[in-house]
Amino acid sequence: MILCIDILTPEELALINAKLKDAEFIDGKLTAGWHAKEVKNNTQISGKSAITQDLRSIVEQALQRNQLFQAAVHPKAIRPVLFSCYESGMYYGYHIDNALMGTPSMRSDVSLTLFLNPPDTYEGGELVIETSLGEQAFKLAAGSAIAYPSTTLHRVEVVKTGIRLAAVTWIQSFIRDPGEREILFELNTVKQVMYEKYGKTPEFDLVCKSHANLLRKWVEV
Ligand SMILES: O=C(O)CCC(=O)C(=O)O
Ligand SMILES: [Fe+2]
Repeated sequence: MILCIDILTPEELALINAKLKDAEFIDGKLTAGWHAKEVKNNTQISGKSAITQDLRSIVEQALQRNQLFQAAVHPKAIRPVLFSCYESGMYYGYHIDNALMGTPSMRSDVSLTLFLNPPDTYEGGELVIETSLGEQAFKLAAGSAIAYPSTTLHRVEVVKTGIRLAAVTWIQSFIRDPGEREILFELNTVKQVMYEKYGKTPEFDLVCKSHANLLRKWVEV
């Protein structure tokens, strides 16, 4: 399942962009796996910089409070967010994200890109994901994120003019299997809608039971 979610408030977005203006960006190859290095051509803020800590906590809090993100992704662990900048001519070619990240290692189940500047201020820079229906390209509004399975090949189209600012991270889910995550997400959506329309009916209770019991069956704790 590929899902686009509004994450940041206008205030958070403005704060992030103000902080990014003072940030120093370094070569993005430093955080890429050995084969992704070959096709990664962007810049990132160093994880050690003081600005990074402030920026990370804004994004992490926004992800924690977002009900749609929580219901779709079931996050168990989230990697420290990386802030990247693609200037004109920069790109990230096709690659697969590392399955294991960090120490102690976590598994990457879901990859997430949060777009930080308006799409009409740069040409190119789409996130292109290879899906069973062919390539799908995404270039979202500032403050919106796309969450997609880490099992997919994906790339960032060359930026032709302007700059592309984004935050990226990876999530280990309590639900490892993307198909199971999708079923739980849909059942949860049905639960919400049924409750809003009809209240706590016996049918609603049955859907709650199926949702809770499937979660119990599939969850990894
Ligand atoms: O910036 C993006 O949209 C994706 C970046 C990416 O694929 C990565 O860092 O592994
Ligand atoms: Fe990637």
